[in-house]
Amino acid sequence: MAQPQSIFIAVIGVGGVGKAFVTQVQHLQPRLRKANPPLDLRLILVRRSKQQISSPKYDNLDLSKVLDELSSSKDSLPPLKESLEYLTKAPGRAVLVDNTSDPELASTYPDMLAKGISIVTPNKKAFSDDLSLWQKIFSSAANGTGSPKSGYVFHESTVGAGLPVLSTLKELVETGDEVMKIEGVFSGTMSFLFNSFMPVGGGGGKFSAEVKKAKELGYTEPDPRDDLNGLDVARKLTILARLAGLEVQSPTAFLVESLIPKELESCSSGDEFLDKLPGFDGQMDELKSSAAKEGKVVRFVGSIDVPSKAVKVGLEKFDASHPIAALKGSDNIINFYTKRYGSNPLIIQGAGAGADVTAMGVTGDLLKVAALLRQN
Ligand SMILES: NC(=O)C1=CN([C@@H]2O[C@H](COP(=O)(O)OP(=O)(O)OC[C@H]3O[C@@H](n4cnc5c(N)ncnc54)[C@H](OP(=O)(O)O)[C@@H]3O)[C@@H](O)[C@H]2O)C=CC1
Ligand SMILES: N[C@@H](CC=O)C(=O)O
Ligand code: NA
Repeated sequence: MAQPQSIFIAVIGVGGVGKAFVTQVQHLQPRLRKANPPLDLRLILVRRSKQQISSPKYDNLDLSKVLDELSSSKDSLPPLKESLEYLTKAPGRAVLVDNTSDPELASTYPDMLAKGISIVTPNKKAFSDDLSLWQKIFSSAANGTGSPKSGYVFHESTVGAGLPVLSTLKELVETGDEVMKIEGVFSGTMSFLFNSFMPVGGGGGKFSAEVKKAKELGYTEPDPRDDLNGLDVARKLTILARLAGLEVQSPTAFLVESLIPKELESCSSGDEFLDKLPGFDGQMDELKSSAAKEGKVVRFVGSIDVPSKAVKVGLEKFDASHPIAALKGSDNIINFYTKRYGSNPLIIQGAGAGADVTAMGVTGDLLKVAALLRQN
């Protein structure tokens, strides 16, 4: 049997998604080592906000122990720059897996890609902040216009978690279809909130209690205000619009409806916000009863109209029979209207948040990168 090719992996962020990712890689490793040709996905660094473990000689960290060791580590955290340098010195091709929502880490992607490090990530920041960062990333990446020696970048889980949303859109565009409109439900948190607070047929819990549940279930952003202010959906639409060919400057370049009550805009932390939110359940109950009087339910949706370059994020009312009204749990639904598909859109539907399904998108991207790295 041929010697396995080693791909060196640094994981930054081991919260809900990061932990699930490490577990998925742990289960994959034995099968990949026996594959033909064999592949050694070697985890050499794991970092969270206050701790880090790395392997001094670039040996594989023991994945069955590394998360416990990381939590109990008393070593001081080296600067991020040092950890990234360590990765660039790995004795083979290396991948940075960013499972944080940190904009600072996201800003290092162009430099890391140019140094030959590939990136896989569910972190939306790099792809939805200012357009100039997006342009730098794809002009540095080997799967953009960068050098063939550069790293590859994949970010499937930035939209619709593990659902194949970005790969589908890229394929539509690359095969010459013309995307006219993309619309649907793009937030697992918002889907869960409205499906459980305002289900078809009546009933449902208090809005603030459902927000707490969404956080406990791992659907929300680290700070749930980033979901409720509409910005998470705006970021996803920015990514989709850019892939569809629109030069959207930033996720605040279009109108985004926020569900944060005015009085809570000044809360200094997510915890303070969650503590005060029950005081505003009455406002959401009013929204529910006014829609119910028309025989409708309210859902949080988004759309991109490509020819007119119009991007919209906010609440809309739907008849009970509408597919968006009938979604369950954290499901997303994404409708692609294109020239080829005509008036019957290509539809992708399923869980749009949660650790395991999001990690699946990240692990899938890692396998795509590994396959590309093996070819050169
Ligand atoms: N949860 C979901 O359903 C989905 C999540 N995503 C994206 O995945 C990413 C991770 O989400 P999730 O796992 O839910 O979030 P969590 O809050 O559970 O985990 C975030 C992790 O990142 C670490 N972290 C934060 N800042 C830094 C930093 N500066 N340096 C090193 N580590 C850092 C945290 O460290 P510590 O452990 O010390 O706190 C934690 O381990 C986010 O970008 C999110 O938008 C995308 C699609 C769906
Ligand atoms: N907070 C996000 C997580 C996935 O992107 C959501 O609820 O959709
Ligand atoms: Na996806």
